[in-house]
Amino acid sequence: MSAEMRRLLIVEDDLGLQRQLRWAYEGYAITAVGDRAAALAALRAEEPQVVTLDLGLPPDPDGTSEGFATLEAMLALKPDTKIIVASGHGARESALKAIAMGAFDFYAKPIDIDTLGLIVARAFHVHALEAENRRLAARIEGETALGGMLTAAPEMLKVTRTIERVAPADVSVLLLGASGTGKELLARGLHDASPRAQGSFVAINCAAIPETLLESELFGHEKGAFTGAIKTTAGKIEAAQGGTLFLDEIGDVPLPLQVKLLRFLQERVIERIGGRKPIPVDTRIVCATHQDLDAMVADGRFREDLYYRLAEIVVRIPSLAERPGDAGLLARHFLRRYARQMNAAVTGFAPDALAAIDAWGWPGNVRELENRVKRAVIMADAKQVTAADLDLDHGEAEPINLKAIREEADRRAIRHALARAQGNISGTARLLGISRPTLYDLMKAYDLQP
Ligand SMILES: Nc1ncnc2c1ncn2[C@@H]1O[C@H](COP(=O)(O)OP(=O)(O)OP(=O)(O)O)[C@@H](O)[C@H]1O
Repeated sequence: MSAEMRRLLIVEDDLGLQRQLRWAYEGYAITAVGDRAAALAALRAEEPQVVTLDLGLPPDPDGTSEGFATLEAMLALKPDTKIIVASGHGARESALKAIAMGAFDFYAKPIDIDTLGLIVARAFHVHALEAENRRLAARIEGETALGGMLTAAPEMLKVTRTIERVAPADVSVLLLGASGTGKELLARGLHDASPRAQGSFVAINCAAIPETLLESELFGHEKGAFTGAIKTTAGKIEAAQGGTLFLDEIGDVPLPLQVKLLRFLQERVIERIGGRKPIPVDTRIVCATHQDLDAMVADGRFREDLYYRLAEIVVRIPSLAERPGDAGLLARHFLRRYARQMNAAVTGFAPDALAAIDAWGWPGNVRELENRVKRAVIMADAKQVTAADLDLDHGEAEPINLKAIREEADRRAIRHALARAQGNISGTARLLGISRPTLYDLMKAYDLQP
């Protein structure tokens, strides 16, 4: 709890005791009040993590009714507050009642300062643990999606939700995105979320295999089918029987092989090279490419009929630069991972590194980020990884000017709304959720015409 100030609220109507308690603690920001109204006001204003509450408050200083009412109101206002109640001697019953109502603990009067100090310290500790738990739970929910994919960007969360939705249906999926954006990770996530999860996930990068070998890789070959075919070998398609076949860089498959792939997709049987008997294969196809397949279809480099077989669902994956905030998030994740594996002395990023990570355009996307962080963790000779360790220390980071960014966003939204409302000012204001005068002011400021 070092980052957050520890705030303690003392609710006690006996001013002498109040003063005594004030001086009993060290390291807390203390507020002391004497009645219910002041206690609730302090709870709202200060948000103390821990409260000590005397049950005997005015107008019922000798009973407990006002104390219980205060306890109830405080818990209703901020249920995570740790409230420790003081019960007069012999008042075990009221102490138990307070606990049943949600108090954290109780102490008996007359006060033993040391004992109370321990109870208060423990209450802060428990509060901090609970807060940390909530924070972690929220993080896990918000940031990891679909098979270990890490993201907090709405653009990417939309992609993972789409994939989760199409996973159960046996449709072919085409993933479009630049290199290193996580296409294979998503394909694997799709497989894991599909009814074929028990089958195997077989990936093949069509660009990484020479054209002459690609056919044999995909379809397999019989012994003696060509020079060097010393034994019968099953291809990747067969290996994906009952599972998912991920064809990465599908745009790199040469035309003659596209014909063979199409035939497989139509008939769901393959023939190994040099083989004569058709082998039925039941597999789901997921493909990916960084190329513009539409353009390739248009100029005849990719078969249109194959495209429609492969692209029953098309999912576009945003580049890392299009997911604001994700670069920093992923960088911290990779730093933790590689520090654990390779250089435990490294504990985090220096401020200049974080600024550089945010400003860099990441042409190689997540793969580039992972590689830079990995190398930096190995190279770093201090506890903190610097921009220089990441090899990102050239030039000034582009300044972030919130005003300019907001203006640009305002202009864009107003132009869109004007177009949709066909220049009608009332309609435009309604679409934007602002008043007509506000819209006029903005249009004047930005020099926009209806
Ligand atoms: N959102 C993410 N969270 C965690 N790790 C990620 C994420 N995106 C990508 N990665 C990791 O980055 C690396 C590259 O991802 P992947 O291989 O899936 O990209 P790709 O788009 O298939 O790349 P290519 O087209 O170059 O094959 C992998 O190590 C992957 O685990």
